[in-house]
Amino acid sequence: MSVIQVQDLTVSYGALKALDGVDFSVDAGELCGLVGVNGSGKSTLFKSLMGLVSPKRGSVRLFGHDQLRARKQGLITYVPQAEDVDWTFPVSVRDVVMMGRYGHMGRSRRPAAADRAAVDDALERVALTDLAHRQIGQLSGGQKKRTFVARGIAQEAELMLLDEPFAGVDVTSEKLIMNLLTTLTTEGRTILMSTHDLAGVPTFCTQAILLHHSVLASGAPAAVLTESNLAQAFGGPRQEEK
Ligand SMILES: Nc1ncnc2c1ncn2[C@@H]1O[C@H](COP(=O)(O)OP(=O)(O)OP(=O)(O)O)[C@@H](O)[C@H]1O
Repeated sequence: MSVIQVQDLTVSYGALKALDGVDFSVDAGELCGLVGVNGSGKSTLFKSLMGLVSPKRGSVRLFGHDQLRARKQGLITYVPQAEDVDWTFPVSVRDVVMMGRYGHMGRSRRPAAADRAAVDDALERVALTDLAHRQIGQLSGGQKKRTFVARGIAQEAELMLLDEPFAGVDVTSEKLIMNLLTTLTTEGRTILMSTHDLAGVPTFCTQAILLHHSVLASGAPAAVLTESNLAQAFGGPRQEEK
C-alpha cells in the first residue's frame, strides 16, 4: 500500500488552477523530492495533503485513510514554509516540540515522563538541546526548521511533509537536516520535501516528482530530472499561457 496516493487532484484559487489533475504515489520509506519552478503548486500540494485547502476535484489517501483520519491518528507532520508561521507567538523551542506529543497525552495535556523523554530525544537529534528554552522568534532560519522537524520526531509521525526545509538555512543546519532525514527514512518513515536544490536530489532522494501544476514526471531521480523534463518544468512558459 502506498503511503501517499493522489489521484486527479485539482485545486483552484478563483480562476487560477494551482493544481490540475495531479497524480502520484509515494511508498513507505521513500525520501521524495518535490521539484518545480516558483508558483508551480508545491505549497498548494502540501496544503492539500494536510487537508488545509479543499480540492475542486480528485482524491488524497494517506496510509489508505482520508487526511482527517490520518492526522487524528498522528501519522503526519507538516513543516510549513517559514512565512506561514507566527514567530512572535510566546512559545519556546521545547513547547513547540512538546506539541508533537499532544496526541499521546490524555485530555489533561499534562506531559508524562515518556513525553518529556521523547522531547529530550527529539531535541538532541536536531542538536537544539541548548536552545530548548529560547522563544521561537529568536532562532536562525535553520534552527526554526530543526524545531519543526523535532516536533515531527517527538510525534512519531510516519509521514513528514517538509515545504522547502533548506530555504534560508545555514550550511551546518542543511547538513544536519539532510543527514537526519536520511536516517529517519532508513528507520521506516516516509518523507516528501520540496526543494530548489536540484543537484542535491539525486544524491539524497530515492524518488523525485517534477511538478508544473500537474506531474510532469515521477520516479527514480535520474529518470525524472532529465534535461528535457527540466526544460519543460523550468524553461518554458506556463502551459495555459502558451
Ligand atoms: N491563497 C492563495 N490565493 C490565491 N492564489 C494563490 C494562493 N496561494 C497560492 N496561490 C497561487 O497559486 C499558484 C501556486 O502557488 P504555490 O504557493 O502552491 O506554488 P509553489 O510552487 O509553492 O511556489 P514557491 O516555490 O514560490 O513557494 C501560484 O500562482 C500562486 O500565486
